Amino acid sequence: MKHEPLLTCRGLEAGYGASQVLFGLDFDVGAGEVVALLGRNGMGKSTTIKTLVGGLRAKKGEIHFGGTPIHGARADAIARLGVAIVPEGRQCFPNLTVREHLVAFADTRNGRRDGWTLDRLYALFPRLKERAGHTGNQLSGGEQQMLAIARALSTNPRLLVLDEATEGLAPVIRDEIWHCLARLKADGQTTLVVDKYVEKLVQLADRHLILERGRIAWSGTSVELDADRELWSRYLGV
Ligand SMILES: Nc1ncnc2c1ncn2[C@@H]1O[C@H](COP(=O)(O)OP(=O)(O)OP(=O)(O)O)[C@@H](O)[C@H]1O
Repeated sequence: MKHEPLLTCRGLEAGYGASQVLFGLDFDVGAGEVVALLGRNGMGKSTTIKTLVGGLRAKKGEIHFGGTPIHGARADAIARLGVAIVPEGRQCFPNLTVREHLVAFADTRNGRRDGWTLDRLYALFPRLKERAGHTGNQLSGGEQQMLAIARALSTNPRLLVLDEATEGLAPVIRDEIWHCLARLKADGQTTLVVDKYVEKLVQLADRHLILERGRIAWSGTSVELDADRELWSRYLGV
């Protein structure tokens, strides 16, 4: 299927002060696609995501989302356009209940009438329904991660961005998260995902971008990545 790009990134350069981290990234994410951003530690994955969501200003280059230029836009404006991030480290509010997290940010920004209601979020994450009255600081790491994903979905994002969403979780919880991401994909959710579990990403994602020192060293489909284990050892250390 040919996807219209929802997100386009051209010549993107970014960094911290004098230290440049991204050196001219070109990539697209099509509507309905799941794209994985891969690479060893420190290659610029989180920096790419921070720049996309407005947490870090691009030094050069252009980012368009749904045709709107967002390089230079503020994080809240980018969120309102329909980009939701599940950040590294979950960042739940310790004193808000699960239910409060899910209603406080709810939005219908993509205009879909079949969007994420509280009931649909609870159906996707039954554990959150069981914990509806618990506060953020009473949740396990896995529950906090599910809540972070559910909270992002409650805004009905056009693009869901996940940064290391399975980091530090028990294997059984990780599998629940992968299962949930597969369901979201089947539902047509456009997703950009950073994670280190390449085996899982090959099953989930449509396409992959491999970052090497702030440049895209390789891009291709899951079939291509699965077939070329040389890439795995050269760029991913697996
Ligand atoms: N806030 C910061 N200030 C200065 N340098 C930073 C900052 N955050 C990251 N860096 C540097 O930018 C480079 C890219 O880091 P980035 O976090 O984007 O990598 P990554 O591919 O996401 O790796 P990881 O999996 O370790 O998070 C690294 O050299 C890192 O040390």
